[in-house]
Amino acid sequence: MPSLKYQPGEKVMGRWPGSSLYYEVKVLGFDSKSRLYTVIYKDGTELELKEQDIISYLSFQARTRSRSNSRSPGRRRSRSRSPARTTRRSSSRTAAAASAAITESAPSSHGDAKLKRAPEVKLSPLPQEKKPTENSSNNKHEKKEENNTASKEIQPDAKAEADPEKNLGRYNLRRRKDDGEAKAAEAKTEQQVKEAKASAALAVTGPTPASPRLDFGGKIGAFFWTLFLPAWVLFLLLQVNRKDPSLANFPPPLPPLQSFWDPQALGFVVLWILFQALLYVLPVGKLSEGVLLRSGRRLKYRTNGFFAVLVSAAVVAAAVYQGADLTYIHSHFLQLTTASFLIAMLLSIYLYVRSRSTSPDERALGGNSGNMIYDFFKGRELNPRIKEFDLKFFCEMRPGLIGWCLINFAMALAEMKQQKLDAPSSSMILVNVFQLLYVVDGLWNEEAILTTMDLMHDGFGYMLAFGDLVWVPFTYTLQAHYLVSHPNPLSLPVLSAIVTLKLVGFYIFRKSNSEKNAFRRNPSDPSLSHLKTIPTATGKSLLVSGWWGVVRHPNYLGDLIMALAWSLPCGFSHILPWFYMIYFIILLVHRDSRDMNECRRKYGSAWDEYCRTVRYRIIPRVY
Ligand SMILES: NC(=O)C1=CN([C@@H]2O[C@H](COP(=O)(O)OP(=O)(O)OC[C@H]3O[C@@H](n4cnc5c(N)ncnc54)[C@H](OP(=O)(O)O)[C@@H]3O)[C@@H](O)[C@H]2O)C=CC1
Ligand SMILES: CC(C)=CCC[C@@H](C)[C@H]1CC=C2C3=C(CC[C@@]21C)[C@@]1(C)CC[C@H](O)C(C)(C)[C@@H]1CC3
Repeated sequence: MPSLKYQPGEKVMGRWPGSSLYYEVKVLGFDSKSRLYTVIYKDGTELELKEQDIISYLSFQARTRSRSNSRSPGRRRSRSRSPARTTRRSSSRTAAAASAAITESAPSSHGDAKLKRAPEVKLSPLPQEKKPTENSSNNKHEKKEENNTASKEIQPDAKAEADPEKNLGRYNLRRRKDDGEAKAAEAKTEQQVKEAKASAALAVTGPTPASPRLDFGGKIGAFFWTLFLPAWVLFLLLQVNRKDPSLANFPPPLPPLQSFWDPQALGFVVLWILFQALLYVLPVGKLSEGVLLRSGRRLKYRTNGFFAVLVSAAVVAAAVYQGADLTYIHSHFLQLTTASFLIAMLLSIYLYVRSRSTSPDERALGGNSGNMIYDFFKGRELNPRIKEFDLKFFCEMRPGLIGWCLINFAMALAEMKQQKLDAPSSSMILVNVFQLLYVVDGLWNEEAILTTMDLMHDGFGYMLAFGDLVWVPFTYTLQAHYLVSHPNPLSLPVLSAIVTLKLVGFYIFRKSNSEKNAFRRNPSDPSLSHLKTIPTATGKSLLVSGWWGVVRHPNYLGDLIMALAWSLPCGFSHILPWFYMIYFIILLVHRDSRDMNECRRKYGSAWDEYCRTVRYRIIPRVY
């Protein structure tokens, strides 16, 4: 092949189709008919690439080096000519991916060099930052050049991303090694890839991370949600004790102002939070490592949630035994909610204020729009900590979650009192046991929370503070709350059917979550060797059979089935106890689409292939 630009066996950098990422690949051959090179990635993935998507290894290195050596930061940003630049688009997301490409390729081949290289990739073009630099005429030229590049090279890519079928048609993705080999290779590279990603993320954000795009309706949306969510909680709580709770009762007649406030209620809430904080800091249980951060650090988390729920249960039982009247929670629900809201609000203000003095690599990508209200709502700091005390992790897993079970239990006592029963009704028992199982399971598997979206990506601001401290304990308890004054006796067959449904949902939820966790922790786990996978250029694979071959989010499916089983004991007389189900569908559909976007960005056409193979998102053959 004398006229070929790249020879078989040559090590080059190949662009991952549908993305801006370049990885080290080896040329295997060239098809003169299709004019495509066959290349192989380090994880064994073979692809056919166009010449324009390949760059020689040496010039790739030279270009990244020259950018870091010879230019001032301002100029580097706009004039660098790395391969990443060839795929520059006018969105920060693309600029981020382009920057990521350089560092993601580097660590796999250069090991230790990865963190040293991170600052280098900050130099990649960030089109959204068009700040004037020292030479204005140069700038004009650079701007023009960027635009030209964009129109020449960006549009085909944008199309490919919008149309995965086309993207796949253009490139032929196939596995070279058998699954076992690929999994073993993946196990080896997983650590490197994680570290590369952290370096890449650092590069992506640069010194001042800018939000990629605004979720939740942007600035106006954030303002709306900040006011609407507490108003909605109030509406639900004013409805739940009514004889005929209905959405049609809007606006509700407001109770006198003093019924919202009770200093004693505030005292109880503060005491509960302090008690949970004490259990959290006790040196009991495992110290688990979180994901690698942009700063290159890994945080440690005390995962003793199961211990916390056991001690809490024992303390509550002892208090009841000593004569404490837990029905206070039912009779002072509004005051307790107001107190929790006040704490959530103060916490959010504190979080916002302290985020102003945190270093940029401690900030979340999503909460730095520059708009005060949006950033306050979404949260700017990723892992706010007071010494070793992680505020986000603590709030998400402890006071609200364990408080949810405490409130449910109090509702069971309130039901007995109000309806003069010797024992809680069967509906109340079902709701209590089902939700207790859910919470205890979450705390038992507490380590798994460290890889959820909230912990990895979302900043800690009003949304999560309010969600954790008000929304979860005071709205997730609506079914039990409703049953206090709306009895719904269940026949044995109905009860059995609901229990079966709950168990089915729980089985799907737990099995699918565990399957993915086990696979992510050890891809060559022998117990998973029967599963089919799709390799991706990041070194990670995607499960394509087993639970993750049924739908793309089997864990959401299980969670939704459980939600159904939580509402069914309340019957169909009113919509109010179905609120959780309705809200949860909206939350998970939105979460699924956020995750889809993130995975498409991370995995490019491998993700598209996964989506083609596993066609439904949450419910087989429906959605
Ligand atoms: N009760 C409640 O209020 C709520 C409960 N939840 C529950 O919390 C749990 C966690 O949910 P969430 O954090 O949203 O997301 P998931 O646990 O579903 O995690 C999604 C991630 O899994 C990985 N992944 C996706 N597809 C595959 C595949 N085929 N093979 C291997 N890995 C794959 C990807 O990450 P990567 O490839 O980077 O590993 C993806 O980003 C769920 O069970 C959910 O139901 C969530 C929200 C609220
Ligand atoms: C409307 C509003 C303010 C929403 C905020 C969303 C939060 C309430 C939820 C986001 C993700 C959550 C998770 C759980 C609780 C609800 C929030 C905080 C969770 C801790 C419940 C228990 C599960 O077992 C879980 C650990 C999987 C789960 C993780 C996500």
